[in-house]
Amino acid sequence: MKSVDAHLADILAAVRPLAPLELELEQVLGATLAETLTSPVPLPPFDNSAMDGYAVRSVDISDVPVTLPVTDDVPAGSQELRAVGPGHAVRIMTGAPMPAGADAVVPVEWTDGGKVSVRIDRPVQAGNAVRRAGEDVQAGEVVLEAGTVIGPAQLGIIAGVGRRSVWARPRPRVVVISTGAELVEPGGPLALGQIWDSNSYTLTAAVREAGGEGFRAGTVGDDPGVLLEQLDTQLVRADAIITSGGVSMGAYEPVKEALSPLGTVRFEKVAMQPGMPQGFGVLGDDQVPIFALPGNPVSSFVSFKLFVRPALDKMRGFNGGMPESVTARTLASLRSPAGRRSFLRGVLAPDGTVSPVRGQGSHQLAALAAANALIVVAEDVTEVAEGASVQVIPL
Ligand SMILES: Nc1nc2c(c(=O)[nH]1)N[C@H]1C(S)=C(S)[C@@H](COP(=O)(O)OP(=O)(O)OC[C@H]3O[C@@H](n4cnc5c(N)ncnc54)[C@H](O)[C@@H]3O)O[C@H]1N2
Ligand code: MOO
Repeated sequence: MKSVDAHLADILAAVRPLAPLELELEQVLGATLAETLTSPVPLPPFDNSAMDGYAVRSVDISDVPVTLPVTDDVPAGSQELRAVGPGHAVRIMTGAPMPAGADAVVPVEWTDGGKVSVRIDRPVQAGNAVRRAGEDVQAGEVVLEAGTVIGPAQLGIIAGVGRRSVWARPRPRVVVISTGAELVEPGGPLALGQIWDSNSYTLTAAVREAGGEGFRAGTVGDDPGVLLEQLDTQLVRADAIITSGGVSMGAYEPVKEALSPLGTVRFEKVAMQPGMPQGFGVLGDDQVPIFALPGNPVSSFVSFKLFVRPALDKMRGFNGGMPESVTARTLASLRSPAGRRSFLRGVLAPDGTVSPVRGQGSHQLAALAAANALIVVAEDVTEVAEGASVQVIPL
């Protein structure tokens, strides 16, 4: 059987980072920045008030209370500024440019709020409540490095330095197709022998969580021809495709039957539990990677974590590798088949202990949903004693 590491290495060798595109602000959330972003201007671009109040010369209010004539009103966005003369005050709003002459702002709460003249009750130091031009960013300064994942705050600084678009690797578009004649859309009635399709929902959500754009293409039955048609339709919008089911040894294995003759997708047994039957390859002129995952719900989920997620990381411009693991102490003894790496479902506690959940079958979706970690047991280990140290992949 092929090792887990060899299978991952084959996948990573076949997958390329997506080419950067010029993405508009509306499209760039979750993308990976592919340029070094600098600010063309200082931010803030001009000295401005941090508070609603009065711009003054601080020397004029060293003895309080003092009443000063109010000579102007400066809302944010104001472009016509008159200087503040000695012994005068200007009413100013948060974000409005500081008028020449003034060196401090007195918050309105420390005054009588007058419009024609103002009584100021507390003195302030020069610079009080003034935000200086360039104190956030100098003109020409780097605000985001290439390789940064663009979240809401990063999107904010892109817009904040005046850019409409940036060069970025887009989120990989991943189409998810589940196969199986027994599958019924959740919400519909079940006849004998049928189950509700859960894998396509889990896998599409896992794609999104991994920074991709997941598209659920729905289910196809057991007909390889129908699957090929569906793949043909979906390939145009896919950077990768995931199928679930139809890859083991049964009489109706549509994924294996449809893809094996193409010669670009290999079906292999990987030395792991769950997730032994795996298909991987590329499709079409654009060599779109396809992950043919096993149908058992826990198997497809674990396969996603081990193989698809690292591939998506690489497509986004990062080093794709095995998921990070931590060391924990198992509160129960563990069993694992010889020659296969096990990924047992467990609950990792804040005190560094881990307990396997009850129900370790590959079909036991509820047990998976109760877990927050995968306990890894190496290929050459068949039993782990209670209290032993184990490696755990947090979910
Ligand atoms: N004779 C053998 N039988 C099996 C082997 C084997 O080596 N020899 N391998 C077993 C292992 S391990 C796995 S894993 C499964 C993989 O089977 P397939 O990938 O062909 O998947 P299916 O047969 O279509 O389904 C398996 C199981 O999962 C349920 N399923 C499928 N799709 C969904 C879905 N979208 N949502 C929820 N549940 C789904 C399906 O009903 C089956 O119960 O093969 C073993 N057999
Ligand atoms: O290897 Mo299968 O994925 O256990 O049920």
